[in-house]
Amino acid sequence: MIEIKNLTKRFPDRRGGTVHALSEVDLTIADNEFVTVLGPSGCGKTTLLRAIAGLTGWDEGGILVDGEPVRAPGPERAMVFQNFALLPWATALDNVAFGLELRGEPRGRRHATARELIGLVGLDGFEDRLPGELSGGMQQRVGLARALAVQPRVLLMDEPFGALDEQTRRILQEELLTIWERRRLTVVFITHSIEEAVLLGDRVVLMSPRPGRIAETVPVDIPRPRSFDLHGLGRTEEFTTLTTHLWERLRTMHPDRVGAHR
Ligand SMILES: Nc1ncnc2c1ncn2[C@@H]1O[C@H](COP(=O)(O)OP(=O)(O)OP(=O)(O)O)[C@@H](O)[C@H]1O
Repeated sequence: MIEIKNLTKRFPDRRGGTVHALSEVDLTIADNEFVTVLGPSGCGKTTLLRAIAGLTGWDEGGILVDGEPVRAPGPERAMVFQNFALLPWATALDNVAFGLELRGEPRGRRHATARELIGLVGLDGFEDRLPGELSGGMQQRVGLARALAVQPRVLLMDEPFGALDEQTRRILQEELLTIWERRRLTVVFITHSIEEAVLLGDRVVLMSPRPGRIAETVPVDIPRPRSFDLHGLGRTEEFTTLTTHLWERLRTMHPDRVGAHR
């Protein structure tokens, strides 16, 4: 379980002022839950994810993962980044094995684990390719396999499919759900796509403009396994009601909304 309590985070800006990124964020995420996070640009979504990962500190409040306070990154929490963040000089296999190498696992064992995960994400035969020799979708498969290699209980995903084309994105969404259902992980998934948030999540957490707060938590009661045929699921009443509601909320928060600057 992830318990975020009263989390407040400010950054110094370059003019000597302060950017208030998060304000009194309270959020509890159950084991094996898939939570998607939506919110206007700059509302603190990445800051929240990085705080859970232990990559950034905060000013007030706290975060517990399975009752333990988060103070630093740990192997039970793994990140997947929008820009893949792979080591460009290392093969797909070595990228996947990287976390295990840091942990001091012997070469044979870490390569065996990495090969299994390369298979899980559908990259058999591409083990020796460098990231630059792989498509964006394939690079993100490597990013996902690398995150899974350390056997995390929590997967923290920062717009992981944001840089991919629509078709690749759909395929990876579907595969991510299959992996999540098989491995029973807790997932916190940031996205800018309302459809993606509803398609994937058990709950959509909607954040308000900066300073980011939880504006609303919307349960998604669409049964699983979910159909990825948007002509099917996308036209159901539940899906349309949820996406319409979320869009209405986001539209009123958008800084470019007509009248927003008055
Ligand atoms: N290291 C930093 N130093 C100063 N300001 C920062 C830093 N990191 C983030 N910020 C500021 O904090 C605010 C929240 O940023 P964050 O990246 O968390 O938002 P976001 O919701 O993920 O944005 P987006 O949707 O555009 O990715 C922004 O105003 C950002 O400029």
